[in-house]
Amino acid sequence: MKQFKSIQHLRQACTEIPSKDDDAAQATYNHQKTLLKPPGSLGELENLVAWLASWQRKTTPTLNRVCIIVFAGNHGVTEENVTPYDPVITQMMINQMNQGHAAINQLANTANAELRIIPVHDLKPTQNICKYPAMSEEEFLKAVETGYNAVTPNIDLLCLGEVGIGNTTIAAALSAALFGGDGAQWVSKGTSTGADHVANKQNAVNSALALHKDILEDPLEVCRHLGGYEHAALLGAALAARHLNIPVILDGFVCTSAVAALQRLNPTGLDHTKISHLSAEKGHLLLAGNLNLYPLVAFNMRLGEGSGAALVIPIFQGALACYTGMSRYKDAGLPPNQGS
Ligand SMILES: Cc1cc2ncn([C@H]3O[C@H](COP(=O)(O)O)[C@@H](O)[C@H]3O)c2cc1C
Ligand SMILES: O=C(O)c1cccnc1
Repeated sequence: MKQFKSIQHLRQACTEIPSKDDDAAQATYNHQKTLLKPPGSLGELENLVAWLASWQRKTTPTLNRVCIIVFAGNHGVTEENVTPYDPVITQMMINQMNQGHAAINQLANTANAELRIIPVHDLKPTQNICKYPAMSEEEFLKAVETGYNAVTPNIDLLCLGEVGIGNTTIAAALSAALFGGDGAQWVSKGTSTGADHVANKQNAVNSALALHKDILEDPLEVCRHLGGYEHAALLGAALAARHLNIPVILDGFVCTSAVAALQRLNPTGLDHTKISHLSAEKGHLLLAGNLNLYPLVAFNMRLGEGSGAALVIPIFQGALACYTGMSRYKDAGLPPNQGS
C-alpha cells in the first residue's frame, strides 16, 4: 500500500514520473502502414492505438481489463446553497450504483468494463471552503492514498468518475485557483436549473479564492484548501496510473479539475490521460484549453459518474480491434501498400 508521509513526498511522486515509450508508438504506426487500408484512413483511431501503446509501453496494446473507478465524497460548501440536491443523495447514488441501477452501470456493462465504487473519507464532508481549508494535511494525503491504492497494476485502461453533491462548485474553485479568473468565468449550473444556485456558486468560489489567496501558487495546497475528498482520490488514482503504465480516460469537468494540478507540477503530468467528452459545464472547455487536452466527443452531457469516460471505451475497443484483427496487404496476396 502506497503511503504519502507529507505533501513534499507527494509532490515528488508528481514531479518524478515515467515518460512515454515513443518506440512502442512508432511500432504501431509501422504496423498500421502494412494493414489492408489506405494509409492513415482510420484517422484518429490510429493515433489512439499509438497512444495506448506508448503509455502501456508495449507494441501491441491490450484492453482485456478496462476498469472504471468512481470516487464519492461530500462537501461542506453545500452550506452555501450551491446545489438543489441534499448531500444524502451521494450515499443514495452509491447504493444505486452498487445495485446496478445508475447510468454508469448501464454504460459500464455496454462497454464490458469493470466498475469499482469507492467512498472517500467515509463520505464525511470537507470543511466549507468559504470558511476553512477543505481538508487537513493528513486528511488530504489519506484521500490521495485512497485513490492511489484503488488502482491495481492489472488494469489496461483506467476510466475515472465521481459522485458528490456540490462537487461542480469545487471543480470551478479548483480551476479558478489553478488557472486564474473568478466564479463568473468558471461556474455554470451543475445539476441546478435555477439562477439562484449559479449566483451562490459564483459567490462561493470568489470568497474561497479570497480566503485562500496566500496558497494559490502551490497546486497541491490548492487541492487541499479548495478541493474535495473525491477530487483528491482522483488525483491519486491518475498519479498511480502514471507510475503503473496505465493510460487514463477522464470524465467531465469535475474529473478534469481534480487532476489538473498534476500538469502544473510537471508539464507532461497529464499526457497519459485523455478527456473523454466535453461537459455541458462551460468551465470544462476553458479548463481543457488551459491543459491543452481535447475531448474526444461533445454530447452535451453533464452527469458525472464517469458516464462520458465509459461512453468512449468502445471507441478504443474499435481502434484496437482494427489494429489486431485486420489483414495486411501481404496476407491478402497483394503487394505492399502503394499509398505509403
Ligand atoms: C440524482 C443525481 C445523480 C447524479 N449522478 C451524478 N451526479 C453529479 O451531480 C453532482 C454535482 O452537481 P452539483 O455540483 O450541482 O451538486 C455530483 O454528484 C455529480 O457526480 C448526480 C447528481 C444527482 C442529483
Ligand atoms: O462535467 C461534469 O463532471 C459534471 C457536470 C454536472 C454534474 N456533475 C458532473
